[in-house]
Order: sequence, then structure tokens, then C-alpha cells
Amino acid sequence: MFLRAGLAALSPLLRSLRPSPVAAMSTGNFVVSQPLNYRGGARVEPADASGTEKAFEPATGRVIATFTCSGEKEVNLAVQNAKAAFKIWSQKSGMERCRILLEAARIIREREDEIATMECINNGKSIFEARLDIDISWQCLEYYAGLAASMAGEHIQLPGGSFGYTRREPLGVCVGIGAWNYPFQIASWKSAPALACGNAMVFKPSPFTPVSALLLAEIYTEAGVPPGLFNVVQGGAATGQFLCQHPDVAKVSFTGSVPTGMKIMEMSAKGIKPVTLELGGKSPLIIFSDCDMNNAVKGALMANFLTQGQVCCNGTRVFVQKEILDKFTEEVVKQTQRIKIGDPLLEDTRMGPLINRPHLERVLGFVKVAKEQGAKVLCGGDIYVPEDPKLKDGYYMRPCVLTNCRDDMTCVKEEIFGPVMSILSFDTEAEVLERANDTTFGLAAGVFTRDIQRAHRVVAELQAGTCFINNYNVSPVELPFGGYKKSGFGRENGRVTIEYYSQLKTVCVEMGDVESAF
Ligand SMILES: NC(=O)c1ccc[n+]([C@@H]2O[C@H](COP(=O)([O-])OP(=O)(O)OC[C@H]3O[C@@H](n4cnc5c(N)ncnc54)[C@H](O)[C@@H]3O)[C@@H](O)[C@H]2O)c1
Repeated sequence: MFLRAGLAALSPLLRSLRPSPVAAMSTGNFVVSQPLNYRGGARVEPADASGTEKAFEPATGRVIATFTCSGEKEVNLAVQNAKAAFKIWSQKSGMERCRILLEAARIIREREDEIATMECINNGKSIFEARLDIDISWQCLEYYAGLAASMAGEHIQLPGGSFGYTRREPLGVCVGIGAWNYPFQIASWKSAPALACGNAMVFKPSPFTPVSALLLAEIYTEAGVPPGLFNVVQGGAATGQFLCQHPDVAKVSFTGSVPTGMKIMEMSAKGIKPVTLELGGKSPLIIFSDCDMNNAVKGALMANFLTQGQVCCNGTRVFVQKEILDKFTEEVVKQTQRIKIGDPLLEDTRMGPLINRPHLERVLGFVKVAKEQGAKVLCGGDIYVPEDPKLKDGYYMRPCVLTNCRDDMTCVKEEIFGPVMSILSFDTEAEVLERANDTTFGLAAGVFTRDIQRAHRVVAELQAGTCFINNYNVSPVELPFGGYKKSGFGRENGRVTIEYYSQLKTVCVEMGDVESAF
């Protein structure tokens, strides 16, 4: 009963069931039965369709939702609702927006277990990780709530008592298009700065993970945003195109692959819409022989195996200085083999299933090609079948460590987006820098060394938007995140993201008479 009641209806029920609100949501029995579109402050059935999609529970391979993709009419209705809400929201002071965003952050925190469980069921990541994602999400809302209240323009003194000032103004209706690996977090990272700046948003999650963005929409409504300020439409490429081509959309913020990013940019160019592109990567992680070995090994695992390796900024090209190659590799393999794979809802699981069957096969295909090209599989890289019979149709694989890799191999050049680490060896700093930068991507990079001068010298040379020194894949919301080169442009998180969701108006004030040239 509980699972079929739908998420919106469940929320009050969940609260009444405390202290264990999500106990009944277990692997293998959740089904979505409520509409997955959100418009005008409520769940709605879409007004028209551009096909249907199925969403799965990767842990079991079960279908949890069959839903309608939004057609042009539904997209237009969502944009019109957002426009109406924008009129109200953009008139509010920063402090008023701050209070509502803080309330939304508080509700996310209060419902963390429920949201994390939903994320876990629809995405497959472990509950341990899903909770961390939700933490980062409410922290993002808190951070931009603070900035909303402190956003200000400049006052500039001009000759004769005249002056100018600048106003930081919202853009209007912003579109967010998300990938499937961090469904709730991506929706939060896009909507929090957008709303803080006074914009409205229409968000389209990936059709693989349509569910958790609805929880965010409900939370914004409960916190007090005007109806229509944050809307959700569902679907794939066709729905995304309606959004990007809509004349009333002021900006598109996209997270996904490079090929789709190129299409988004082309469509947006026709309407002179600014875009933020958060795209893929093939990031280098450089381990110098003077590193703290324990931390470097932990860092390499963090850089490769979170969310089953389906992380854009993963450091999948692990360059290890020759002197420590054997010891490092041995330790990495030992720790990789210890990773507990299985039911993502169990507290001690650290690796769940991949997102779907075709993706699992694609990742296994990369391992096969790596072997054909001469790489050696030190562990994993094959299908894993958990003992629990209800998980037998899930999309599990063992995390893989490859050695004997060369820079020209497919596994070293292409984004695999799965739990596959390629270890490469190097001799000198100059050599590794050249090889690390020899990629069209530029999302992230990492370096492990105890030499403080070398650490800063190396990151200054790395062509990547986010660099880690002696850690990897930590994402404090205070720090900007985004890519160089084909990994995209624009930033999420940090103070700078305000620039990407607002525009500056200059006002010039004359205090004397007009000195006419005529
Ligand atoms: N840089 C980052 O912050 C970041 C974060 C997460 C994922 N990623 C990248 O995302 C990719 C994996 O995600 P994915 O498989 O969902 O990517 P994808 O490009 O296939 O899809 C991303 C989104 O775009 C939509 N879409 C597809 N075609 C479209 C079109 N023609 N017009 C408009 N929208 C369209 C999809 O429905 C989905 O919502 C990886 O390359 C990964 O590195 C990047």
C-alpha cells in the first residue's frame, strides 16, 4: 500500500511513521503511480506526449515507472507557468528568497532518508553515497540562500555629482537538463543558484532517473515558492529540444555528454541563449613516488569507484611514478577487491548496480577491448551476480583495475563511465604533465605528493577546471565546479555561479544639465 501510494501522498505518511519512515521502501517492491510531471505547484499528467519511457530499478532490473514524455504543448505550459511565477519571485528581495530557500534546505534535511532511498532505488548507487549526495544538495540550497541575501550592485561616482550604479538582475525562465548519475543533486545544483538570483526553472531529468526531481519540486512548493517557479517535464532528446528551442527560455544549463552538449549549444545559439555545459571527462590522477601511499590509494579508489564509476570527474587515468608502481598497484587491487557489491539499500554496500543493461554491456565491452589491445585485468571487469535471488536481474559488475596500459588504448582515451581504472606508469614530472594534458577533455585532475612546491607547480600546468591536491572527488558547494576544453564551460557551485544565472544592468544618472552636441 505504502509503495503504490505515490511519492506525494507518501510524504505526510512517511512523516507519521517516524522514527523509521523509509523502512517499508525496500529493494524490489517500489512502484511509481503518481504523475511525474510537475507544473503550477502540483503533479500533473502531461498535456500531450512525445512517446513513452520506462524507468528501472537497476538493483533488480524491474520497471518502476512507465511514463509519458512531454510534448511541445506540455513544455510550453511548463514555460508559461514559470513565466508567471517569475513575475512574482523576481520582485522579492534577496532576504525573502533566502528565507524560502533555507526552509527548502531544512525540509530536504528532514526528509533525507526518504530522498536518498528513492535515489538509491532509481539510480542504483549505495544508500551510503546517496545520503552524501542529499547532504551536498541541501548544503547547496543553504549556500545560495546566503548569497541571495547578500547580492548587490555597485555604486560608481561620476564627475559633477552624477553617478552610476549596477543592478544584478535575473535572466527569466531558465532550463535545467540533467544526467542520470546524480539526479537529485544535479537538480539542486542548477535550481538553487537559479532561484537565488530570482529566476524560474523548468527542469528535465534524464529519462533513466525521472523520480527524485519531483521530490525537490514538492519541497520547493512546501517551502513557499510561488506555484510554477520550479517545474519538471519528462522525456529524452525530443522534450529537451522543445525546451532549448522555446523562445521564452532565457538560459539552458546542461549536464551530460559532449555530443549532446554540442547539440544544446547549437540550438541555444539560434536564440542567443547563454548556456552552461557540464560535460564528460577522462581525468588524470598523478601519483608521485613521494606521496603518502595510504592516502594515494584511498584517493585512487575515490577517483574511480563512487557511483559505480559513473562520475563525470573521475580520475580514470591513474599515472603512477615507476618507483612505487608495484606497491601502489598491489594495494589498489587489494582494496578494490574488498569493495562490497550488492543491494544498494543495505548499509554496508559500497557498490550497487550500473544504471541499465545497455550501459553495463558497454562498460564490459570497454574491458574486452582493453584486453584485446594488451591491457592486463588485475581484478574485476566481469559481471557480478549477487546471492540474493531478487537481485539476479540487476546490472552488477566487479570493479576493475587495468594495468599494462598505454596512452593510445581505447580504455585510456575514452570516457568509460563505469568502474574501470587504468594504471599507467611514468618517470618524470614533465613527461606526466604532457601525457595528462593530451586529451580533448578537461574536467578534473588530481595530484598526490608531499612536495608542496611540486603540487602547486603541477596543478598550475594541468588543463582542467577542477584540480585536487592530495584528495579526489570531494565537492564542497563553496568551490566552483566545471570544465576546460571539451568538458564544457560555465560553472556550478561557488560564488561565481551567480554570474551564470544573472545579468548586469548599468544605470547612468545625470545630476546636472544635458550637454548636447547639437
Ligand atoms: N560535468 C558534469 O558536471 C557532469 C555531471 C554528470 C554527468 N556528466 C556527463 O554526463 C554523461 C552521462 O550522462 P547521460 O548519459 O545522461 O548524458 P546524455 O548527454 O545522453 O543526456 C543528458 C541529458 O540530455 C538529454 N538529451 C539527450 N539528447 C538531447 C537533445 N538532443 N536535446 C536536449 N536534451 C537532450 C537527455 O535526455 C538527458 O536528460 C557523461 O558523459 C558524464 O561525464 C557530466
